[in-house]
Amino acid sequence: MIVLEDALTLLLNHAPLHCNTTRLPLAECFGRILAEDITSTMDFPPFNRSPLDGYAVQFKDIIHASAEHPALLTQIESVPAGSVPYNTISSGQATRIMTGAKIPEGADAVVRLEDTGTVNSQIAIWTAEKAATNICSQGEEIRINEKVLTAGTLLEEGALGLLSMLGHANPLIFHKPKIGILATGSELLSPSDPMKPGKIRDSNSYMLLAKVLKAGGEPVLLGRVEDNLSSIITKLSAHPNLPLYITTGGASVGDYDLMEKLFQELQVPLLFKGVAIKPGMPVLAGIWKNSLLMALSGNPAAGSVSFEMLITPLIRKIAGLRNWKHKKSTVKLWGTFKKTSPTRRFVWARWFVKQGTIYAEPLSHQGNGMLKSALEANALLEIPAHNPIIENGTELEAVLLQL
Ligand SMILES: Nc1nc2c(c(=O)[nH]1)N[C@H]1C(S)=C(S)[C@@H](COP(=O)(O)OP(=O)(O)OC[C@H]3O[C@@H](n4cnc5c(N)ncnc54)[C@H](O)[C@@H]3O)O[C@H]1N2
Ligand code: MOO
Repeated sequence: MIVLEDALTLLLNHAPLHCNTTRLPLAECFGRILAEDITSTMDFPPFNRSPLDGYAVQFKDIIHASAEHPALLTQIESVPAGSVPYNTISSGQATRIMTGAKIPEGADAVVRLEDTGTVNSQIAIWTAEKAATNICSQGEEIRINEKVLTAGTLLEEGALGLLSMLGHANPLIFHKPKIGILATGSELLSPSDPMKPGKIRDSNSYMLLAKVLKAGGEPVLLGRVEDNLSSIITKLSAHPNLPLYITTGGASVGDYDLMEKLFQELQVPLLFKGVAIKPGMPVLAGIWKNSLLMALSGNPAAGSVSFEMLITPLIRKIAGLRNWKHKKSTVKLWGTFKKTSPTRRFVWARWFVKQGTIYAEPLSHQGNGMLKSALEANALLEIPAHNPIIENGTELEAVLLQL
């Protein structure tokens, strides 16, 4: 039996390298992973611009302006956003300017429209307050040659906006790694099959499909197969060269638990067999040709814990994500945890914030064959091995699940 962290290290060390890359139109890039560093080829803003509607002026002309003694200026031009000013401002002049428009040469201040008026066809400036700072300077957000985005970034709204702003209409992104999922077990029916005595419907295939998608992979459902070695090999071989194959079921010690025999038959050298966690202890992993082959428990909650702790970070890494590690937090236990165990345990829980403190409450229905608690959970709460009864408010570590 191997320690969880060592198992993950072994998997990461043997993980197939990043996927190939391709260029995609920006509109199709949400949720994808950037495969190139983005360095700006321009300043942003690209020119000094006005942050408000008003008048561009010379500050020295308005410095003493007040409601009683307004500065009176002559308007020489009006500049909407998207146009450029043609005239340089001299002393005594003002250019009407809209938000986002380029500041004319010669101006060093902008007075907002609300602080101005008209007196005898002249522009009256009532105050100089803030006028000198009402200019967005060229390059104040981004400088030319500045690295703005790094390969491995998950493309969400901020990144898509930046890419668009900097003119990257077709950024380079990683292909999603294809992950094979095979449910083994002679008891398994498809979700559309009518129930039969002794049978259950396969829930693992679709649960793992969702987990693969969340981790940034592309699930390839290899189907369901009875507990028969040659049938299992046929199903796996039908989709060659996937970077990772995951099976569920048959990972324990029963008469029909075939996974160890499968690894022998395929001559797959084992990276490890069994991980020291509860649930999710039965996991076999090995290298099959150039792929990783992993056999998880058939028990839905057990397979799910193994997946979260080992396979989610693995897929995120293969998919090219820079921040592939779990998000963890120290939380306070909400309630009392009475179940003791010689093995390190992960418990489905919900975290929440109350008066500035993060708490996590273990959910009911924690059985390793049960799915209900996994449905509601947003965290896996870690209970150390050989734990005593854990009192309300005790600090524990939790893995925060991706939502
Ligand atoms: N004598 C022992 N028996 C068991 C041990 C043990 O140490 N000694 N470990 C138990 C633990 S812990 C676990 S976890 C399970 C692991 O079993 P397997 O990985 O071999 O999984 P199966 O036996 O094939 O299935 C377990 C359970 O899950 C149901 N199942 C299977 N596939 C699916 C699916 N695709 N969708 C929904 N449910 C599925 C299956 O019907 C079984 O009820 O072993 C314990 N036994
Ligand atoms: O090891 Mo089993 O996976 O406890 O549930």
